[in-house]
Amino acid sequence: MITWNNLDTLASFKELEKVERVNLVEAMTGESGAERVKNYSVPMAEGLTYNYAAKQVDDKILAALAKLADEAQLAEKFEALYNGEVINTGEKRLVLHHMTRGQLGEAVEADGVDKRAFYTEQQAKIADFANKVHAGEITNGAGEKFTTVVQIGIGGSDLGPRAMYLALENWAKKNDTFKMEAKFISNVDPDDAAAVLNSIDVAHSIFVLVSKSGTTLETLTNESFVKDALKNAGLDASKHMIAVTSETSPLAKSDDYLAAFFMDDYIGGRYSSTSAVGGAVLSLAFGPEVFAQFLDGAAAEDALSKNKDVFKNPAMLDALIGVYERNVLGYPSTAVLPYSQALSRFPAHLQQLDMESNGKSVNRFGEPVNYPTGPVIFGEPGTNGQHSFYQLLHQGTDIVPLQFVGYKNSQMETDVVIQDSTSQQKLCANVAAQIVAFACGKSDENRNKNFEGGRPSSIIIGEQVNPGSLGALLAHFENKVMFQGFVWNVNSFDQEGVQLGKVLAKRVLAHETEGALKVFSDLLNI
Ligand SMILES: O=P(O)(O)OC[C@H]1O[C@](O)(CO)[C@@H](O)[C@@H]1O
Repeated sequence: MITWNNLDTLASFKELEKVERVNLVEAMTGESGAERVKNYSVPMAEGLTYNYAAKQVDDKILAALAKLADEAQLAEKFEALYNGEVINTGEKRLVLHHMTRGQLGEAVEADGVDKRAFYTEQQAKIADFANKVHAGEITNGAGEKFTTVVQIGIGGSDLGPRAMYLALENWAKKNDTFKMEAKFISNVDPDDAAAVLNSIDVAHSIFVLVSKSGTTLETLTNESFVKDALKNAGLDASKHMIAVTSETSPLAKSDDYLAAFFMDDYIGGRYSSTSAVGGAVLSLAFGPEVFAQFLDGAAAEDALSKNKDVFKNPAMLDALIGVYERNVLGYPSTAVLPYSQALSRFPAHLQQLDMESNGKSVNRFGEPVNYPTGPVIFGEPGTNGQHSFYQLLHQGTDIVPLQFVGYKNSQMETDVVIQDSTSQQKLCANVAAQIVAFACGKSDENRNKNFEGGRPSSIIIGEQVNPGSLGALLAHFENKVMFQGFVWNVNSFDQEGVQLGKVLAKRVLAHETEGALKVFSDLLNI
């Protein structure tokens, strides 16, 4: 039987707190460091590897973390989730995003339908639609082919799909699977929509309106903005727009769209990249086969996440080490640092995934928790970050645990040899150097030049960013966040914290303000 308990009530957590801390400088220096790099490593799916040699853990701490995983019933809770229990207690919903890419457990029926069949049916419809667009069977009003796809959406209806598109754009060009350029409009700032519209040929563009709820102010405003532009160009908006939404949303039954594809309330926005939300834009941009490879990569990583043995379950291990850093070592933030330009928006996606999921101060029963939960997440691709905020990471007063991601090969395979090394080798040399510099430091009599070291990091290493490895990487982080939510006993699948600001903004626009809100409204000329 599953029991949901707060972290600080677990005996294994109390034991974990008592285990002697690791001196990372000593552990990572010399032969012991070399051994750790060889041994503290777990295979992931699609040729990825999770290496935690430079984390502040040793065999004793890892054994204590394994006990914590058992006592917190992490594997059992994941099993309950994918078998259709109401894990999202706040909204009384199932949590089924894994089902968009495979069948991990039993068939799940909800709202009178087989959910796996529903998701695959939507995928098939999207694939058919995308193929017809590419073949010129679905065209604009003048019978001409669409050349550009523009996604209109925000939060989970933007960040994941945008990050995935950017991750695969150059790979698809190199591998001859690039079908259409994609653009994204998210911000209600009129300059966002205006700039995108100025950069495209509207007459040959197909717009994907993405909103699960169908009520998001920014998205509906941007839809009107785009419809206006289409009208001004003498075009019929309904011949240029498709919708991705839930069947219960106000958008679902509208005639304003060329086609509509569905996800449902059991897929949170930030977990929706593998649903119709990511499926529509990615299938149009790269073709349905590429999207299917991406799903297969995610499914393979999900399968690993079922493993009860934490040392064979990279997402669970990553989650537990993160909990140790947050709740025992007291580190308040985590940086995600992909050494890959393709992953330029991946940290932004992880920000929403992690912080909207686990930025909670009550448990899943609505009672306050007495321990820190989700960390602040930020990041930038390396080496750009090195020339920006790494100063603080190396010598600042806070210790920030780091999650590096690096690949042996570039996507475009166009490179140059300067001073005996390629750019790709320089990129990889930097990530290796950073891990050791952060962990081991370097003493110097000049305090200003002294590096304390002891700054923990992990790295996920892969061959190349491609559809399969990207799917695996995405699923790894989704499952990591889920496991951490289980450990903290929070509901990772609602987001009540975003509501208050929305309500107040509506009041400002209706001129129903007083006090500070009124003065700020006046200052901003609303
Ligand atoms: O897809 P929708 O319903 O427009 O929601 C967009 C985003 O808004 C949020 O609800 C937060 O405001 C996110 O969780 C979600 O990803």
